Amino acid sequence: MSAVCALRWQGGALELLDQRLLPAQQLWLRCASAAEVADAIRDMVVRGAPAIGIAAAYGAVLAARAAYAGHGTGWRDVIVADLDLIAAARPTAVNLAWAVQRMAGCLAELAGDPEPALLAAARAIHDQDIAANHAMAAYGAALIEPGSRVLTHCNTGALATGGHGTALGVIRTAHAQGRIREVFVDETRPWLQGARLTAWELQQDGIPARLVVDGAAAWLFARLRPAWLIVGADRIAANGDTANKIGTYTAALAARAHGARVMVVAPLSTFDPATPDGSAIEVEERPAQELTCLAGQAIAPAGFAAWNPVFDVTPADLIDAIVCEHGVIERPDAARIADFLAALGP
Ligand SMILES: CSC[C@H]1O[C@H](OP(=O)(O)O)[C@H](O)[C@@H]1O
Repeated sequence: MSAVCALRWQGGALELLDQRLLPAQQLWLRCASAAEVADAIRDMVVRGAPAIGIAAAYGAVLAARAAYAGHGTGWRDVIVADLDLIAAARPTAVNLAWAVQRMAGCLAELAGDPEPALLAAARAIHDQDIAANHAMAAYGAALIEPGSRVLTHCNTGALATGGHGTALGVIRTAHAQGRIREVFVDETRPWLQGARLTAWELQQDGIPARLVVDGAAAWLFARLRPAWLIVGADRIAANGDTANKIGTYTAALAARAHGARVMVVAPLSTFDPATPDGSAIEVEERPAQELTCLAGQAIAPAGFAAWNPVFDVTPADLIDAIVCEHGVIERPDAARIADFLAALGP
């Protein structure tokens, strides 16, 4: 398992590795309130669908501590505003709302000081995510022929989860099994999760990899023929349409055009059966300057307009396999996903 971690509960507060500064600096940011956790998620100090869900769970612990300290037995009425603040920090990754709802579901049966029980619930979410990542890694690695080249997009590693990673967890495990000849990492403009975070994680693990620009995807599949595009997800609709980092759809089109396969790797907490298809997924748009500036330098004329959606939606018919902690859904569609989820039981 990677030594890298995105977050930790330390000294009664949530500490986050500030991913805005990686790989140049490793700086931990301490969050001691729900508002600080919400700000950290919104400002992408911590990012990655599972990681922001886990951060939200610890944020709920901080919210409960403040509510109980300030309002005694009336704390349940007060905590709701803080939980809503955390849930509203980013709209696309369903894991955020899922984690807040999971923590809110614990409140009713708590008596006295809620913190110990809620901290146990948050730790359970954290531990379950790590366990899920290792299970997904085994299922996903088994799909990869030995000696394969693969392309991955954005960052889906230990920095985006509780540990090991989703898509990058598959790559880690597949490499350990001798199945990966080389990983191609695309830079993932504009926030550069690939160049700054995934490249750093792969270098830490000594996994052979090369960086490519986002626009190289089609040429990469044409010339060097990676067998798989392996990506994470922020929200998987009932029919398998998948919201993920902007550029995923483009890479999936390129993969399909050249006979490569597309693997989406995500825990069950990323599935959203209540959303029928991709057209109903809210795609986060971030400030123009995140696109027109790079490392504090303008890369477009001052005041130039930009459209900066930070996710896109890949139609299910471009996805060959969705890998979760309970197994693989081949050629996902609404019926296959419904049957898979039904077989898991409540
Ligand atoms: C396993 S991380 C899932 C997902 O989250 C990332 O988005 P962001 O960096 O904006 O939080 C990216 O879409 C990953 O694929």
